[in-house]
Amino acid sequence: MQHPPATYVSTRGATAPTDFAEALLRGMAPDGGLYMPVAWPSPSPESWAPDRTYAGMARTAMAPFIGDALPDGALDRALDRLIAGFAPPEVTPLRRLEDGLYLLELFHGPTAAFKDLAMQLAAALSAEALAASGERLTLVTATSGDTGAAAVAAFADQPRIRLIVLHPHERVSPVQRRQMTTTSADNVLNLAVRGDFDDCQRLVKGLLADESLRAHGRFSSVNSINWARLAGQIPYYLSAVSQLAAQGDTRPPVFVVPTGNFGDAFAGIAASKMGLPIRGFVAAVNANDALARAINEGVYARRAAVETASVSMDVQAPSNFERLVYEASGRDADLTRGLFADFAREGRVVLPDELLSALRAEVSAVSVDEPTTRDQIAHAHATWGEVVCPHTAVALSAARGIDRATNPVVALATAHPAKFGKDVAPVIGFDPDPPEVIRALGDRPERFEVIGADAGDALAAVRGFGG
Ligand SMILES: N[C@@H](CCOP(=O)(O)O)C(=O)O
Repeated sequence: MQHPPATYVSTRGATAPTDFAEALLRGMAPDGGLYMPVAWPSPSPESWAPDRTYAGMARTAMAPFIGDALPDGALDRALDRLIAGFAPPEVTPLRRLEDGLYLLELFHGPTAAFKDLAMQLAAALSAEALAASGERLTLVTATSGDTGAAAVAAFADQPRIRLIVLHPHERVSPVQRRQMTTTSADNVLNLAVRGDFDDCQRLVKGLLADESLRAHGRFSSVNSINWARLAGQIPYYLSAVSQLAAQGDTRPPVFVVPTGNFGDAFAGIAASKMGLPIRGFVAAVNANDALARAINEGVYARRAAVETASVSMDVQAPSNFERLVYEASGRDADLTRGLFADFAREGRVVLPDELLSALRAEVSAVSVDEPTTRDQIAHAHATWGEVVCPHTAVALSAARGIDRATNPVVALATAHPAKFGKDVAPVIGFDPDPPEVIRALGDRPERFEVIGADAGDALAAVRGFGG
């Protein structure tokens, strides 16, 4: 079925409206903002029906965002590829832990983290868009561990595409690093940046804005700054609501989302804007609490990221906070542009009262410290027999603090614990059993280049890779 066109605008209001293919292949809007759909699609209530397959639900969620921008059948082909990489029939199984408390397992894909769900789709949809236009694409992507691994798995050896991944040097887990650096694909370059994730994301945004690179073809990103990447995370919220209903609970759930760059939580908010019955969202962060301070204290302020066991969430300038501000302000591009320009300049902005109330209506936020995270890993094992990763433990800790009398609570289990054995094993007394996708890494040699957290270093490395 062909859909009507879908149009995208920038959160900063100074970019011409465009379609899905252009938003996908640009990643970030030319005015420095993030693409947003001009309106939220509202699928009919019947299309949320609980007996649907993951592919069916993903089609419902994503087709209106793609509109007529890709060749016929592109989304179906992308979904076939996605489903083939996941073993469980539900793709993202929902497990009941105790009365009113559920875990949504998102780690059954090729790199054992939730990023696979959107990354596999982004890779297939990019291939469709490039085949249609005949262009080549360089992707530059920042990672605190899981995004980079999923991107390498999805884009390795893909024709017309080069992938450059920037990870913070010695600040990702050994498994995450090896998932990126043991690839033998010639179209992948791994850069280990002497800095933190926020440095990597800053360098990526700088590269995307560098017009001199465009002479070498298109540049985009598969971070969740790219709308297509973020949209691929919407379907599992449908899947969770559908599985809850199948387990006899039709009450709108509260989702607790382990949060770094805020893409996953914003995907949930998008599902709710599209009419999925959801009670609310809690963003659970670790000691890197810029988002929680913004929501709870009304001041969005940058601090250097500290190292935690939940490394993928060591983010202090979550990119998708910009989308939240845009949406909560009633899509006020002037306010959004001013606020993020001030933040870039000063590293600190006080959120206006009206905006703050609107932000709080969308999401609440909780920061969980390291001892509590360890206690939660122990509790999950002792009480439910579940071995959970530190990110999932952060979410579970926040989830257990929520009253479940009127609404069920679903915590997102974002990664397999074996990716973080160093932090999980000392708490539970044994190494989590790795799935085959991790076992298969074996002792293959690693390839990566160490660079400074400097725009000149990043540009030189990209040029050296042929860009
Ligand atoms: N947690 C991420 C950080 C990047 O987030 P994304 O939403 O932009 O992909 C990681 O594991 O790299």
